[in-house]
Amino acid sequence: MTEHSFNLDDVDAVLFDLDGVITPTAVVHMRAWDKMFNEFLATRPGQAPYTEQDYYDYVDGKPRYEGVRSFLQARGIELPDGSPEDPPEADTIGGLGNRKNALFTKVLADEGIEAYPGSVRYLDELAKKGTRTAIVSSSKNARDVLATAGLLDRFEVIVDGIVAAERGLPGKPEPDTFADAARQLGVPNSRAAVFEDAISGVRAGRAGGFAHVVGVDRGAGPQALADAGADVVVADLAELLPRQ
Ligand SMILES: O=P(O)(O)OC[C@H]1O[C@@H](O)[C@H](O)[C@@H](O)[C@@H]1O
Repeated sequence: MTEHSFNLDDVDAVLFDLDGVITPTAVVHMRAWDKMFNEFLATRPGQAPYTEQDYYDYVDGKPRYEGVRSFLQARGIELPDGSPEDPPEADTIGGLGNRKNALFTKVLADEGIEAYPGSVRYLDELAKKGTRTAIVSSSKNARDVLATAGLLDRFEVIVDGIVAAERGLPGKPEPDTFADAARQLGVPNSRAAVFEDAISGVRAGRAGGFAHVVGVDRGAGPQALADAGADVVVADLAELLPRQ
C-alpha cells in the first residue's frame, strides 16, 4: 500500500464502522442478502439475479429497511412498506428485511465471529495512546456481533441501528450517527477520524467534516472509496500501525 498521511496525533477519537472494519460480518450480511433477494427475485419473472455489485451499490452500510428499499427501487419493484414488526414471510419492505435478518442471526449464532486480527492490534494501539473509540454501525445486531467477538468493552460509545432509530437519526450516507458518537465522546468532528468499508459510510464521514476518513477496502474497491471521499485507503488496519 502507498504511504499515507494519517497520523493518530491528529485526532482525539476514532469512530469505527463495525461490519467489515472490525469484524468480517460484512460477508455474513452479504450472503444473507444474496439468499433472501435471489429467492425473492425468483418469484418475479423477468428479473435478473441479485449480484455482489448490487450489494455494494444499494445495500452496503445502510440501515436494514433502507437497503431493501434502495435495491427494489433500482429494479423498479414496488412493495408496501409494512412495518419492522412484519413477519419474515410478508412481501413488504419490513418482511423482506426481517427475512434477511433471520438468516444473518442464525449464522452468527451457529458459527460465531472473530474480529480481524489487524483491527484488534489497532485497537490495542489506540488504547495505549489513550485515543477514544466509538462504534457507529447501521446494524441493529451490532451489540450482539461485538459481544460474540468479545469486543463489547473496547468501545466507549456505541451508536447502532437501535440507537439511531430511538433518536430518529438518519442513517448513512447522512453524517448524523457519526456526529452523535463524536458529541457523546465530547470530541469535535474536526478531531475525530471515521473508518469505513462502505461507500455510504465514507460519504457520511466526508459529509460530517471529520478530520480524516479512512476507507477500508474489503471489496468496494480503493478507487470507489477514494471517489466517495476517503483520504486514506487501506486493505487492513494493521497497515496503519507504527513501524516496529
Ligand atoms: O440488518 P442489520 O443487522 O440491522 O444491519 C443493517 C446493515 O448494517 C451494515 O453495517 C451492513 O453493512 C449492512 O450489510 C446491513 O444490511
